[in-house]
Amino acid sequence: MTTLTKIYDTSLTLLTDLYQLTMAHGYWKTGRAEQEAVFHLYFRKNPFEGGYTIAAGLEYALEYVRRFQFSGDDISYLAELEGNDGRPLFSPEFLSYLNDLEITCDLHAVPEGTVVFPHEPLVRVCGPILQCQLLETALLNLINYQTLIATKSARICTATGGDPVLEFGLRRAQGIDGGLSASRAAYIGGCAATSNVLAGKLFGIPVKGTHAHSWVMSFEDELSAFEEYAEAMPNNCVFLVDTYNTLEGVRNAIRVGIQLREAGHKMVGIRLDSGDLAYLSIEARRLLDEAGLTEAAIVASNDLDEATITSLKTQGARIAIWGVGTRLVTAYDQPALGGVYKLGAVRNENNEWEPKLKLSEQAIKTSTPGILQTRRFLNENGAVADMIYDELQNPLPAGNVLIDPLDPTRRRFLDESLQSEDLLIPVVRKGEIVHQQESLEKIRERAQQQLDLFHVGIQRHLEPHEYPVGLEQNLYNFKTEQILLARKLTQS
Ligand SMILES: Nc1ncnc2c1ncn2[C@@H]1O[C@H](COP(=O)(O)OP(=O)(O)OP(=O)(O)O)[C@@H](O)[C@H]1O
Ligand SMILES: O=P(O)(O)OC[C@H]1O[C@H](OP(=O)(O)OP(=O)(O)O)[C@H](O)[C@@H]1O
Ligand SMILES: O=C(O)c1cccnc1
Ligand SMILES: [Mg+2]
Repeated sequence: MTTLTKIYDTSLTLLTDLYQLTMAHGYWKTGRAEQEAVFHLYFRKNPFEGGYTIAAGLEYALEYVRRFQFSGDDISYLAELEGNDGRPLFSPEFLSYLNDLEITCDLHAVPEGTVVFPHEPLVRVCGPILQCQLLETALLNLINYQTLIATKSARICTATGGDPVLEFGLRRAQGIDGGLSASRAAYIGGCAATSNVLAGKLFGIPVKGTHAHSWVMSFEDELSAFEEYAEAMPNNCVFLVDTYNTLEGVRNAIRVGIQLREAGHKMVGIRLDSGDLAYLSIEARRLLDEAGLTEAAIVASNDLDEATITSLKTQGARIAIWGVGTRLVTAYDQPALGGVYKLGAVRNENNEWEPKLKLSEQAIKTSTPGILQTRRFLNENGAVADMIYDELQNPLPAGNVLIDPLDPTRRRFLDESLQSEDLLIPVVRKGEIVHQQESLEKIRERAQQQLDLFHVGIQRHLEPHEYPVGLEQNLYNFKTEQILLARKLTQS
């Protein structure tokens, strides 16, 4: 059983914006419901001022497509909706059409864990325009958030330099699904475990945890609290040492650590949750080592993110395990990925594909027309550049030059000896899922392997290296022509 079904047994088909349904009504009424169209889901800027993005959420999206079907309840609800004149918003004939509607679209997508860049399609939907439109909102909802959190997680894991990161975010997450999908995406991005037990059960993510201040506060003194905890959980002791005086707390933990060792157990470590984490971890490490508890790990938490972790690392903090909650699962410094879903082409009455373009005053917001694919070029050291091309352009793709759509003087020539691969792969054919469900473990490994393909500069947090992504020459020329044409039309 896949994820959405495990969590929601209700129909999710209405997880959409009303305007998708009113447009659907319009397409149906004007006889255009079956007109074939292509949409691309992409974002325009890497989140967190970063140099890359990790795609995630596809499994949810595919399951949404698989389950797509208006239930009797859904139809009854829609039948109750009224327009501004108090009459039914949707006609009974249209509702009967929806009742029988089955998704027959083709979807292409980049596998979860793939490193992607602005303007590259993460998903491409091709099929009757009414259906494509009905999928828009849910696809964006399911992919934007997990992609954002997988990326945040990867940034945090890069900052720890390979030390394990425990995701502690559930209490601060955006509701139930925010918590669950954050845990899933954080694991994809590289977190080692979560404190979220339901996420552990549903997704097979390792679960880990320590104890809270309340445990210590509920006893007369800290030493008794640690002793009682050790008595109850001798195989899971990470003592939170900062309830009163942190270094005194470390000494109490050491006393219990020695008792545990004498009883044939091992204290796993201590946790610091306030104060100067650099100073305190260095002092705590010294005390633990002097007591011979060299294997006891120091866990730190308290509003950590990639910036504080990087700073703590440069200060020589002796933290081995990082607990990160709020700033990870809320993507604190950028709470949304601006993924969009834009029409690329429609089939006209002559059965020919007609590329479509959305103009904008801001060049970055002008969409790219066509049926788009991304080709990644690689040499023996890894990825060198990505080319966005239009599968309608002939030859396919032409030439060996990449053109930056925002600055056409920025071009890159691609050596003929480079290898290449196309990022979008078929995942749904005529409404049937053809993508084998992948284990979270495999997706997580892919994210790591993918990051290793790129110049490490893309992982830099400050002014990251800009990986070259450009348009194929024919596509660039075509897009420019279309923009000029549209501008002339809009001026007349
Ligand atoms: N040495 C350090 N360098 C940089 N940032 C640090 C360092 N030590 C702690 N921090 C971060 O500074 C912030 C300290 O938070 P805050 O000012 O609320 O103090 P606190 O230690 O949590 O105090 P309280 O006792 O009230 O919990 C946290 O985000 C923490 O991760
Ligand atoms: O700081 P985060 O990255 O969100 O990690 C999770 C936090 O949750 C817990 O305490 P909580 O925040 O509930 O209480 P506290 O602030 O008093 O420690 C824990 O002690 C961490 O501090
Ligand atoms: O296990 C922990 O230490 C934990 C869990 C959730 C939030 N903060 C800490
Ligand atoms: Mg806190």
